[in-house]
Amino acid sequence: MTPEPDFAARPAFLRIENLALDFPIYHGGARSLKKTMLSVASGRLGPARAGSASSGPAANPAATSRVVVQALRDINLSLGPGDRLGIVGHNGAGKSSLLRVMAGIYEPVAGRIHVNGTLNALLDPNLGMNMELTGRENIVLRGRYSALGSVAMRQLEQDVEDFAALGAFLDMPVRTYSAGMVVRLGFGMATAIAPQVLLMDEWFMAGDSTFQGKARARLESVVRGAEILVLTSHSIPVVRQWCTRVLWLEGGRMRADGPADEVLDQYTLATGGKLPPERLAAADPELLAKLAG
Ligand SMILES: Nc1ncnc2c1ncn2[C@@H]1O[C@H](COP(=O)(O)OP(=O)(O)OP(=O)(O)O)[C@@H](O)[C@H]1O
Repeated sequence: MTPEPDFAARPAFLRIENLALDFPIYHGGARSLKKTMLSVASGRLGPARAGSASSGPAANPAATSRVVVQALRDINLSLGPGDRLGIVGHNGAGKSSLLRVMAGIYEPVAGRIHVNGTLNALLDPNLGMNMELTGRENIVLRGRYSALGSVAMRQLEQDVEDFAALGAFLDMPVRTYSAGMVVRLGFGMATAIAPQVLLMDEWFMAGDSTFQGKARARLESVVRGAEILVLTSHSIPVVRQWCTRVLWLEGGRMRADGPADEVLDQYTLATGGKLPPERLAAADPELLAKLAG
């Protein structure tokens, strides 16, 4: 991996104030049926306000209707060095949207987001990969994007080459790779540069089992090196293992934000799950009684 920069002089932070995010949807749009149905069910799908700031791109003249999904509302967060935040919630709660707002991929319609420090978003190993270029050219492109000098660039190239183990394919266009090879290259590149603020989607951990073993050590090293981690996941054990603090989203709003064990216990019980024995012993009796009643 490339040498880690000296972060001490510039501690990282991530602050979000009163953030809101909308998705305008045009008739015949390409979003998935699953997400549309979830939005309708959660009451977050409504008619667009004419001329509103959230109206997005110019209306399609062929469209007969337009609605806005209120994906996130009233999000307030302040993260500093040492914070390891897990974001949990049901399908459509807003987890991925919040992660993408933090990464600067989605623009909020209200509120502010301040990030101090270098940021890397591990959302999709193929993100930003040019399929027409060779693996090696993609690595160089990534290094240039991160403004690496020539020594660091060579280290990056060697590091990804060793990790991805693509052999002669490294100098072939990525479009000729198998799906697994693309993931190896994408993962190798995305985890080669250690950021101060690391945003990670659980999908990023997916992969075949041989790859997962090798990738895990590498991922753990990047996570350990980050000052701030934000992880979205459906897996409570994964969040318990990696996170010290948890934000529970419901219908695009913050339902709870606090120490990981406490919020995960509340989330598990409220969603009909069972606590592991060690947590059952530690759980708040009042909360248990309330939920049992
Ligand atoms: N590209 C999009 N266009 C329109 N609406 C969207 C889009 N992406 C997400 N949404 C809507 O925003 C809301 C939040 O979705 P998001 O994907 O952030 O939820 P999530 O908690 O990550 O869900 P999941 O666990 O199913 O991945 C949902 O109502 C969803 O329908």
